[in-house]
Amino acid sequence: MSDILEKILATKKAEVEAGRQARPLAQLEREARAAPPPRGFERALRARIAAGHSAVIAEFKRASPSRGVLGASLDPAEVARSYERHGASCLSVLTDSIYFSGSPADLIAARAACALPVLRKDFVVDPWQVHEARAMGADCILLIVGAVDPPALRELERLARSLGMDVLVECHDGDQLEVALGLETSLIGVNNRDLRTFAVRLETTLDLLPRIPAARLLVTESGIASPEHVRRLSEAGVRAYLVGSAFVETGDPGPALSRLFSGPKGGG
Ligand SMILES: O=C(O)c1ccccc1NCC(=O)[C@H](O)[C@H](O)COP(=O)(O)O
Repeated sequence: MSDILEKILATKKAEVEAGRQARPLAQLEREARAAPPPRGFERALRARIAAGHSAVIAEFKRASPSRGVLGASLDPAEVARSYERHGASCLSVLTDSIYFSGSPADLIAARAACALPVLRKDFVVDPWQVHEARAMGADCILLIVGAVDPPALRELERLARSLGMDVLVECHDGDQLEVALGLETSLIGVNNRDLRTFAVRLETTLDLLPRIPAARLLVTESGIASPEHVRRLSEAGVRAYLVGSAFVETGDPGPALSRLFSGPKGGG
């Protein structure tokens, strides 16, 4: 079995060591203080849901380990504006370069082009990356339970919140969900994709949904590609969605968002 997650995490640790040399923490802290204030990621999701709609976190994703090239020449600013026009509540931007062909520059350009809060989608394993996320203007970071042990997750979460960012904690099974619920954040991501095998099952969300307390907000992630998928998840009570490939692979991501979420609880 190919274990891409292990490979990605090893790459991240090396990148952090190199990053620390190039941009010491004191410099990053200064940059983070000068960054535009956080926009309220969770607040935007909850406002859309309170208005009776699904909340969509629309992802800017040029490529991925499971799908290869999806939209290498997409312009992050244009896509961000289009997502905003077509009803996205928030953006997610991949900032990993080696495996996803993304970059911090993509996040900076996307955020500057719209008023939506932005998730830094990356593999955060070290406090240095949390400061880096805020320095590039991120409003929320992703923490993956399968990537970091629980004490380190708590430390990374505390740091992110102290910098004013929200945290989306991602799990993939019942044991990981217990760890996720041990954090303070309300935003519980359930990734339908097994990051070790790439298998995608929407049942991952449907199985874990009843175990998530009402005060928390489940965000279903990955593999949502048809109105039928949205209908199944919505009927089960899912209100927040993170979608990337199904939008960017069309070459015109904003209208693809409208088409996917055009049902009664659609995001638009
Ligand atoms: O997308 C991948 O192939 C992938 C492989 C290994 C680790 C993470 C990966 N994706 C990150 C994500 O969680 C997705 O980009 C996100 O949930 C959107 O998924 P999709 O709508 O299926 O593009």
